[in-house]
Amino acid sequence: MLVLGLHRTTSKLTLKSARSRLRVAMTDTKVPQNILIHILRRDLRASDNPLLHAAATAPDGEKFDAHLPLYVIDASQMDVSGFVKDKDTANPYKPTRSQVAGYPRCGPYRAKFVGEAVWDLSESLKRLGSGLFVRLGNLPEVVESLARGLAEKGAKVGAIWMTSHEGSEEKADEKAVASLCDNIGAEWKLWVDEKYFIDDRDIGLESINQLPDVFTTYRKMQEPLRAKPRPVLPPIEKGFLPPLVDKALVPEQPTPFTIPDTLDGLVDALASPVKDFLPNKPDFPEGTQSAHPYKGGEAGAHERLNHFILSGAASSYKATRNGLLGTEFSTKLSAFLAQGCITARQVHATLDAFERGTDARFKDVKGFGAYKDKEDATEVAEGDKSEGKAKSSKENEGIEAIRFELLWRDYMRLCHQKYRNKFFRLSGFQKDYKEEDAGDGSGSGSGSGSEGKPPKKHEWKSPVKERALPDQVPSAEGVAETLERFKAGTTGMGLIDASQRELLHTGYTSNRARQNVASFLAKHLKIDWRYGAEWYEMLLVDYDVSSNWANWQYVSGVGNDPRGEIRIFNPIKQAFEYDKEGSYVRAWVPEVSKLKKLENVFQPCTASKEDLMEAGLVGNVMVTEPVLRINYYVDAKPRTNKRGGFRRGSRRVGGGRHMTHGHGNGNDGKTNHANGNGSGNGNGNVNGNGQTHDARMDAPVVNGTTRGPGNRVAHHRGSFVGSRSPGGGRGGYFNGGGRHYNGNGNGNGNGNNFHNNNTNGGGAHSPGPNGGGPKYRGGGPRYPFARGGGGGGSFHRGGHNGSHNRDNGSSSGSSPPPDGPI
Ligand SMILES: Cc1cc2nc3c(=O)[nH]c(=O)nc-3n(C[C@H](O)[C@H](O)[C@H](O)COP(=O)(O)OP(=O)(O)OC[C@H]3O[C@@H](n4cnc5c(N)ncnc54)[C@H](O)[C@@H]3O)c2cc1C
Repeated sequence: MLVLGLHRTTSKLTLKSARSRLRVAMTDTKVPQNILIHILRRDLRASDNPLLHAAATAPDGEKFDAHLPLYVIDASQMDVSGFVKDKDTANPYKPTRSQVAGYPRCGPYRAKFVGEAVWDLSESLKRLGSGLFVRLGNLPEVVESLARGLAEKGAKVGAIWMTSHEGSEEKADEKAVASLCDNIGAEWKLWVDEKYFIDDRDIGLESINQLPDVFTTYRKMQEPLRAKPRPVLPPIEKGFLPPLVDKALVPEQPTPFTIPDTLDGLVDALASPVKDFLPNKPDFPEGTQSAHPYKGGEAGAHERLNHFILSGAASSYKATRNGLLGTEFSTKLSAFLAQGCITARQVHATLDAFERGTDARFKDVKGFGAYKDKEDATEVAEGDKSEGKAKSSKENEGIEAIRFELLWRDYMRLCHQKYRNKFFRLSGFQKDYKEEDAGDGSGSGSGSGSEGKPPKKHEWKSPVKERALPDQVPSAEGVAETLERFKAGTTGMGLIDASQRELLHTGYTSNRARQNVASFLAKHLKIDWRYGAEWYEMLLVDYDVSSNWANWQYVSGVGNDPRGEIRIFNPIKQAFEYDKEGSYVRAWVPEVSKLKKLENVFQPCTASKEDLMEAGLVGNVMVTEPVLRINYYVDAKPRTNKRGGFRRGSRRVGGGRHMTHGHGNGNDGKTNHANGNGSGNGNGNVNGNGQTHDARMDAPVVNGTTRGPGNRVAHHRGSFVGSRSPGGGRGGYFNGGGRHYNGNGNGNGNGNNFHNNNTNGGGAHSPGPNGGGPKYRGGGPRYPFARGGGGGGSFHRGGHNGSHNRDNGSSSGSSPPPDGPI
């Protein structure tokens, strides 16, 4: 901003002289006197773009006499050294680095995608008889120098328009351009960002402070979702945009930079400086395919969307969205949406046209035309009951689920609007924790602990000495080493490593994998979660400031997850659930592909010496020094190697149809961070403490994750909150007293009870009352992974079984092997 301030002063002077020159030039009628500069940022599309639409449809007398669509490659967010013409000349811009970890802010995947999207927009605008100017630098400075250059040639800027975007830097740019407009006497207009599902003007909040902190509350305010998006704007016809400003009037890109005039040149200049972001990056595994092979741009976005419907994948999305491998399990629209290549309401409109049968392109796809508005459906039903067409008013489940996710995206952005820079704080956007607040009943969300206490103060490990905790184990150096392993995908935790390597190689990884990775870093390793968020910021092709930071906060327990700290993803259990054949981990971590047993693939340190030898893994760091070891039971047998030294827990299924795994961790009595886990399953919808809240549809199963006791005096802390889903209750939460030691046990219960079940856990003997309601069977098809809990966490240090649950539900108690060093 300092630079900008200086610039503004200079520009005022320059503009004065430019104005006097302008008076002379006024006689030349060819020089435009009412130019619209239209700054495009993350709205890289020609269709459904309100600014272009307004410019194209203005009544004749109000039309701008020239148009200057502008994209600025922002030197504060991207490495622009690739644009330096003469390689002996220095890049005047400092390298762009993230604040906490110092990673490049935009890595090669997004850089390439953005280059492609900019190119595509330029082509679209040309087709409309216009074009796009691409410049590089600091946005307000670039705009100012263009305005100055135009003025020097006798042209006048009549207005500058841009779309409002979230992010403090984006806001600062908006402010700076607004004040530039004041200086040059141009109209300033900041437009609502219309690439979201529900338009900001339709959400029904008087102020953003009224935004509920729980997504479900917000969703309910907005339902029915399909009725909410505004219609897409009509397409712009060729020749309707104001004429493109004459290139000769527009200042060139100042040295030492040149903007390439080919797509390959542009992509190369953007991506090549950041391609070596990790020394010794593992090789791309032979035969593995990227789940995100898409090119940026509006054309690609619509192609992808149409394909997703035509292949039938949109209709089955609800069942597949937790997939890990391949292109078809989810829409892969995120990167297009992030750059504004497509709007969420365009996505909605296309899906809606398929559902209603109004777009013949989809006529051969099952479900085409199956949706009717209620009134139409009733009419049809009355006229033709035999064909059961009344049912046709039902929404397509897959498409309903896509709408739901698009609303999440809206919500994350609104949270950003509400909490602004708290998004980037270690403590998140929750209320700051103060010791004296304990017990004041102001806990965040309904599920973050019983008795309304605020969440426990997070203690984050840091790789930086100055920021490390006084008693941090391991030391800052140790944490730094762990982070390197985390980044390279060599932690020894198969699902995490596969996801991290997929990200390294492609810039994409699925939502399910992201949740596990974030939870692993924040909740298992307890490392400052911002290192993960910044790593994602650099590498994700679909990085979006609101979605990324809000999701990281959510999963790390400092954001708006009502279950906050207690939601912990067990990456082994999750791998068993979502990578049933181990194909995902084998695809991205080829070293483990020769291991036969799944539990070994998911955690190679559990393999026998013979198997390790056969797989060529002896001495591999993932085996010799896994950053964490999680003991896990399959078929009632502990899946760990003998070194763990724990006795078996048992698994008894409490009726949950999908119950397959119990698991348990324990403590060897040596480390402070050992765990006692127990989990089990039962049936039912169980809600502890009478609190009901919606877990996300994709809420992870976090049964029995336990942090072991530091002392024996266990006290109930959390009780638990059950999922409201009919598929089963969630486990109880139990805190084992010691500062570092919690024991979790899952509550039990059959049926649709909302009973207070918080006495279970940790050697619990009392399952929740039986309910057995027919309506709420465990693991129902809708929420197949929701569970009624049954296990009790272990509170024993070393060598004992953890829990002994009786009756319904199961137990897998634990005895305590080391949970390994971090
Ligand atoms: C730790 C973490 C970081 C994330 N960072 C980003 C990010 O930087 N950019 C980003 O777009 N998404 C982010 N997500 C959300 C989600 O993982 C991706 O949107 C999704 O995986 C993209 O694939 P898709 O387009 O096939 O999604 P689909 O499953 O097909 O979903 C459809 C669309 O809904 C939206 N969406 C889905 N899930 C979410 C969600 N949890 N939050 C917000 N929007 C969602 C996306 O726009 C997505 O394209 C993050 C999630 C986690 C857990």
